[in-house]
Amino acid sequence: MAKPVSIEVWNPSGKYRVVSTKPMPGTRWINLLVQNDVRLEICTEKKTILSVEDIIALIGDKCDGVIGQLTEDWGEQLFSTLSKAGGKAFSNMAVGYNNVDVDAANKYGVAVGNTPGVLTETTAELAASLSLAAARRIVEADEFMRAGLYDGWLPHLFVGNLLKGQTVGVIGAGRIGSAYARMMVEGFKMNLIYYDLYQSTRLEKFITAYATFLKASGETPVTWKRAATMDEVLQEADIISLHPVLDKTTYHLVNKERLAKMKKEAILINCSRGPVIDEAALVEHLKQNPMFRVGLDVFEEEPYMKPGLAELKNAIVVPHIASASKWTREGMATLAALNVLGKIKGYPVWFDANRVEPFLNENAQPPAASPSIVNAKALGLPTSKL
Ligand SMILES: NC(=O)c1ccc[n+]([C@@H]2O[C@H](COP(=O)([O-])OP(=O)(O)OC[C@H]3O[C@@H](n4cnc5c(N)ncnc54)[C@H](O)[C@@H]3O)[C@@H](O)[C@H]2O)c1
Ligand SMILES: O=C(O)[C@H](O)CO
Repeated sequence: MAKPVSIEVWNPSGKYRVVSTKPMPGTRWINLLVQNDVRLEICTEKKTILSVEDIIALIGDKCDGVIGQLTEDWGEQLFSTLSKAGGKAFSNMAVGYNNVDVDAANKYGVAVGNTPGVLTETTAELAASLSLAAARRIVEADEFMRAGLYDGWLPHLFVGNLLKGQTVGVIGAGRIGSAYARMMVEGFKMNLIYYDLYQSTRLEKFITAYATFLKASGETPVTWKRAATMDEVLQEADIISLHPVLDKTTYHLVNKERLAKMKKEAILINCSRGPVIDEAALVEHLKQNPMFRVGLDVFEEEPYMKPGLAELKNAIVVPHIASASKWTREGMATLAALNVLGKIKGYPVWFDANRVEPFLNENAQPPAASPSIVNAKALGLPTSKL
């Protein structure tokens, strides 16, 4: 990073030094840190993705904690640097933390935070938006209209798919996958087939209750099925949305062979992580199957797209904006700041990282705890309900 580094400083005389590698939305996160004796330094460099060297320069000689971004490579080098500077805490401003080497963090005794829950509905809504946009060919139709090509209503113009009564498939029915499934089942009366390593009992109960309601109203009840294999989902579903974590087991989960198992007119949505799909294989599949459509929020090598993808009419692409609602992004900033603050202050870790609402209430002081530390067990950190 070119020196001098561009930094915005809050509360210069604060006892603890915390660095945020990016400006983040809202002011609550800043106020909470400042009120707790933190000198906060926010990197305001224009460069979008900071390198490891950039972040080493930001950490400097004394740093108690860092709030970082999913675009950064948090591994051995950064955790050893942070530890040497006296740092004990790092938080990603994201729920996914595949950019973080948690084993390296454990080695240096650094707590790693993430921001679950606050982005569940916002991310599921973007997946639902992409599903609808792909099913009804909204982007193509918008381009057609702006190009001045519309010269009157026609029976065949931009005919798409009706969702009602079709089957939605979810791979990874955790927080976001389940929220998306509920939206598609309740909103559009789709049937669900899902695959996850664990049973999603709450989701199943919700759909069963909704089916009972529909039946009692004289409507066709919706159905659900937990698939024994992922291939079952690929073969049966009309729309498939990917919501697993990215790890070794989910890298290229959707590859050439699996794409071939999907229906020719299926829709594939990815709001998880780019490498869950073999993107080069996807481009080939889209070329060979013009009725197959995708909605992508994430890419294998962000910020780039694989050659050919941008030219394909049957692909909708948006720049990793699934969690981009004001409330969610401000909440993510708050959770990330409180993860770092909690560790610096020696607070325990919150008892249930899925229930972070108490930290998000603007009108109340947050609990004296770190909302979500992923390596709490490995570091032997105390947990408390408070
Ligand atoms: N595009 C975005 O902006 C955006 C926003 C939020 C989250 N995400 C991504 O979404 C992911 C999921 O977030 P979440 O809050 O729902 O997490 P979660 O932990 O609640 O859900 C992940 C689910 O994936 C399942 N899973 C893990 N390995 C699997 C496998 N091999 N096959 C099938 N399922 C598997 C888990 O059992 C779990 O139920 C995050 O890790 C992140 O990478 C992306
Ligand atoms: O993992 C996450 O949280 C997203 O990718 C950004 O919101």
